[in-house]
Amino acid sequence: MRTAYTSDQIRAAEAALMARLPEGTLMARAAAGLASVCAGMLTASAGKVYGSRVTLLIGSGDNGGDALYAGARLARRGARVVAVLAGSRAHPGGRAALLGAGGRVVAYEEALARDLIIEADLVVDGLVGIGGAGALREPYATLARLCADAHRVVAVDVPSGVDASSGRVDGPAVRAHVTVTFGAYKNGLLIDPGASHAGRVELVDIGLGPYLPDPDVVALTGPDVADLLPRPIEETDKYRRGVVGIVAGSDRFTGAAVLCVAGALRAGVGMVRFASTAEPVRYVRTRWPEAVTTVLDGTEPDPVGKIGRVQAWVLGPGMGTDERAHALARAVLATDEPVIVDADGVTLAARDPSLLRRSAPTVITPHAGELSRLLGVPRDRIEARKLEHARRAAAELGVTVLLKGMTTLVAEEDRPVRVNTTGTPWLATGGTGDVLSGIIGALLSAGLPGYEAASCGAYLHGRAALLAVHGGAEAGAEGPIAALDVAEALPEAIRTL
Ligand SMILES: NC(=O)C1=CN([C@@H]2O[C@H](COP(=O)(O)OP(=O)(O)OC[C@H]3O[C@@H](n4cnc5c(N)ncnc54)[C@H](O)[C@@H]3O)[C@@H](O)[C@H]2O)[C@@H](O)CC1
Ligand SMILES: [K+]
Repeated sequence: MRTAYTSDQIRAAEAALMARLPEGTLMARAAAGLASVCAGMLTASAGKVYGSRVTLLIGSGDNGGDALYAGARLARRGARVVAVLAGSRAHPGGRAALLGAGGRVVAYEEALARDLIIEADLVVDGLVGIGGAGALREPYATLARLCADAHRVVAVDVPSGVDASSGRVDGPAVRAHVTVTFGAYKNGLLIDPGASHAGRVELVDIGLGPYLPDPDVVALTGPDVADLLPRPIEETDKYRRGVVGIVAGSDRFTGAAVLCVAGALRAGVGMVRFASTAEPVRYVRTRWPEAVTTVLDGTEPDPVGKIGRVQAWVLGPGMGTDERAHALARAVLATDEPVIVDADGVTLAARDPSLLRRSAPTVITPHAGELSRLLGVPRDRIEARKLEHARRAAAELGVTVLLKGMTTLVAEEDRPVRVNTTGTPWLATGGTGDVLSGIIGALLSAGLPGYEAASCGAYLHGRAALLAVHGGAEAGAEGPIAALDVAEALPEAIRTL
């Protein structure tokens, strides 16, 4: 499991560790780790450190200090190092170390900075780290923009302009090829848009481990998901593996039903009971003979009873938002089984908040627009502060929230937010959400709690998509995918966890 923290948590841990060490020890450790990654990159791109050109962008805080000390190490190995000072002040010890090692220091001037950035084999972003607050001020903002023309950029601790605690980016921010982060991951390195500015993240151990509190954000890895996933044992029968009831589709939206069932079946459910109006039932029966189907015409006094016993429900994809759908949603949410509420189900819940007041576990899977309707908060506010709003929705609604987006977040009260690290932009295609809700329904029916089902479901969904994009391989050339390809790649995604 990859754990991440807010700036305040990191600062508190650093203070506790620093109190036990001679002054400057942590910065020396940080700079040594940074210099070693930089040297590796220079060797890879320029062939050697000696004679290579390194430009340091230096802010007035300790982030700049790290970069200056690392620059001094590179200068001692023969690199031609120039530091551009963005502020009137620069870390005095770091500055002296760089000058002592034969590096140069220049004051910011735009044309000069541009040349130094473009000509460098490596640009080191030491503008701001966890001390950054709000949008970058000038000339930091201009320097961050100029980095777009650099050959290679290494960000120190956090790409400047990215909020370390949330991943927010207000205005220009450095886009790094590699981020060298110290002591522990910061939330902003895992959550977009920050995550996509960070490039590859290299963690340098500075001894912070024992002083870190419970993480604020975590990311599951393949082995974590492998451990959490229920696997059938010899005595398992289909009922014990989990029966999921899928209430999805309508005469207008038959595809959502087929895709949702696909997700559940390929994620390894024991059995699917599918219920809908006549058309989607016909499509599901044709495509998935494995599913047991029930036609609901909307006149049943007890639709849930007619469907039969299940261990969990998927409610919503393509079901519509009319009176009939509302009554059906009410009936499913009145049961004592876990329910994952998706798509039209979320829209119904936004209109009638009483639907989500239930004691059994509930997972909702909104995107920012749907969450905006649920919380009554503008969509752009949610998109700018996803972490905060996913948490708030979980607390206010008393449910597990899977907030979809460039990075998918799973929030539940009193738990660290789980951020999903799998996936590909190719997933932004119609119907993939229906597959995801089927997967989560399958995992819920197998007995996983909502928090685990949602986060493992998102992981598998993203991993399956990646495999599909690469034609079944882990990496390589990419090609487009359709939602059903994602479902079909699930068994391989699980096999190769
Ligand atoms: N505290 C520690 O024990 C360690 C800290 N280290 C480094 O120290 C960094 C934190 O250092 P600081 O607390 O000095 O903070 P930073 O260096 O991250 O940033 C603070 C400086 O940036 C300026 N600043 C803040 N927001 C700005 C904005 N939006 N636009 C322009 N300027 C802005 C501030 O005025 C201040 O001068 C870490 O990210 C890490 O790189 C490492 O050396 C490891 C050990
Ligand atoms: K930085």
